[in-house]
Amino acid sequence: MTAPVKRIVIAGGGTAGWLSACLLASWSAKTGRGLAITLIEAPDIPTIGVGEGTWPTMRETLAAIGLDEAHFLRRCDGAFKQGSRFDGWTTGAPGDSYHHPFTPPPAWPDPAELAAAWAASGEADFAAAMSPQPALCDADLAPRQRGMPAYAGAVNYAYHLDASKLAGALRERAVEGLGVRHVADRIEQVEGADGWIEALRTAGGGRIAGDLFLDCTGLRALLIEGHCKAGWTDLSGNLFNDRALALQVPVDAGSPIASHTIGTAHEAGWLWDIALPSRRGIGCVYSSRHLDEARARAILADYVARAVPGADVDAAAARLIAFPTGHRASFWRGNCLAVGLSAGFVEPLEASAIVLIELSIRQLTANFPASRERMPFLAERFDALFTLRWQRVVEFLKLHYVLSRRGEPYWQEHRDRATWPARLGDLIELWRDQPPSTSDLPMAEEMFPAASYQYVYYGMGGALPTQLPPVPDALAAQLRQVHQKARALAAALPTNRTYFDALAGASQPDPQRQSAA
Ligand SMILES: Cc1cc2nc3c(=O)[nH]c(=O)nc-3n(C[C@H](O)[C@H](O)[C@H](O)COP(=O)(O)OP(=O)(O)OC[C@H]3O[C@@H](n4cnc5c(N)ncnc54)[C@H](O)[C@@H]3O)c2cc1C
Repeated sequence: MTAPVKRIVIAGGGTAGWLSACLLASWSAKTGRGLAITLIEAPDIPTIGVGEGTWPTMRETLAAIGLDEAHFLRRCDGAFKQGSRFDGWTTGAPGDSYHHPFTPPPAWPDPAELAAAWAASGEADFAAAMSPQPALCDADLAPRQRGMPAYAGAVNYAYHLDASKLAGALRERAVEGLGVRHVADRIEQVEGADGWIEALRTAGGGRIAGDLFLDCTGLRALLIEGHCKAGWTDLSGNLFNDRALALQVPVDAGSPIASHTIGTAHEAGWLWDIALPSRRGIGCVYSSRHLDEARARAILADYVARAVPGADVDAAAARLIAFPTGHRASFWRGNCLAVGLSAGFVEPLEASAIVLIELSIRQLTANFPASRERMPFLAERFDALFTLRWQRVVEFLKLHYVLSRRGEPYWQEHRDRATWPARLGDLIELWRDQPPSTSDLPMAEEMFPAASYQYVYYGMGGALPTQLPPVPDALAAQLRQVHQKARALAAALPTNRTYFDALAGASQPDPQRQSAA
């Protein structure tokens, strides 16, 4: 019988490394797998230090690894995210804005009737007609009351957080609560042949052998590329942005906390604005082919001056991050799986990176190799699934650009069909006859649901089908209830500021760092 896979070695201790460690260790404890997990992290190589918006999946993830939600929010300077608001993407004119909320439209089998009901509703904004969440976001309200059970919401939600604090919180949980061994040392050499890995050698003289290796070394991709030569699929022809300037702006006590990410388009990219209780994380994403760094800094400074009046921030101090656009041609080679930035990266427009870490570990645990012999088959399956997922991410992000009517050269180039993923052009033509639907997204493992496509497509003025069916009375009634529900929720939910001020003052020291789970 071949040796079972027991020794997991994780290279890298950013969000990808520590999240993977926590998820694998809790899964091992739950299933009695008896995995021995070691994480090696170079103390002198910093993490990327950004990545502040998650998906709602993070609630399930944090619950699974046994982190108490209130502790997590305090420890990570966290806040709630209920979706995104996109400003200036369609025309750039004043008032050009739409929401992509996490709460989907009313469940209704025929999307054409849904589109017809919106057209008949008289509501200009598709998202506001379909979900109470844009109204809650506009009023800076929390998605839950403090008395509700942890991780439960009145509406669907995710988190905004401080990325470096998240890695710290996960490290504490992994090491103190889940038995993960932490080695603070730099990996200098990879031992193995033919793309397989036997052990990692560190600067401090350590040799850490393993059965399965996770490459979480970020953009360096030390194992998957440096040793396994997995190759690269370049996507910069679809998505042009390759730089980000990131800074943090302290906010006054008592100031409102937005619970959506604000993405504001500019002449050659966009700005993110993420509100935490103590600060805003603001960044300018741009294409270096279309904009030079000095102009990007000026755009960022101008935004900060408008968004946080009186902020004493020098935009020149913003940190410049260069990033590639694409993913590994193969995510799993031999006994090495790439997770996080080592697997790939595209601009953070819909915050799709951390969720891909969660999904990678879910796929790994659902198909865990019993032995090395099983790995080639499972690797092939993993590669096929994640290649599809990356394709879908690119298609969905590109949708945000191709519908724009902005006139700058960057936006015009995005409208050139030669830069579109092949399937997207066909879909946009199809959506003149029928709305975006699950038929366009038939796989069980899709990244974005049809609702997300509807929010973005109609939010940016995408054409309704020329022939719309009659609106069923029951659906019209459901849409009327959306507004009633928004009013009822608005009356019952606290503002984010009230929620987080109360949470900060609630109990010192923290009541219970880990849940009973
Ligand atoms: C501008 C920007 C904005 C982003 N915004 C979002 C967002 O809103 N939402 C989202 O989901 N994602 C976002 N991301 C992506 C997100 O930041 C990453 O997916 C996430 O932080 C995971 O990074 P990582 O752990 O793979 O890499 P890193 O954070 O770079 O960590 C790499 C680790 O590897 C270690 N390491 C490297 N070399 C060695 C070595 N030789 N020996 C030992 N250890 C080594 C380092 O010490 C470090 O611990 C954003 C990314 C960028 C660039």
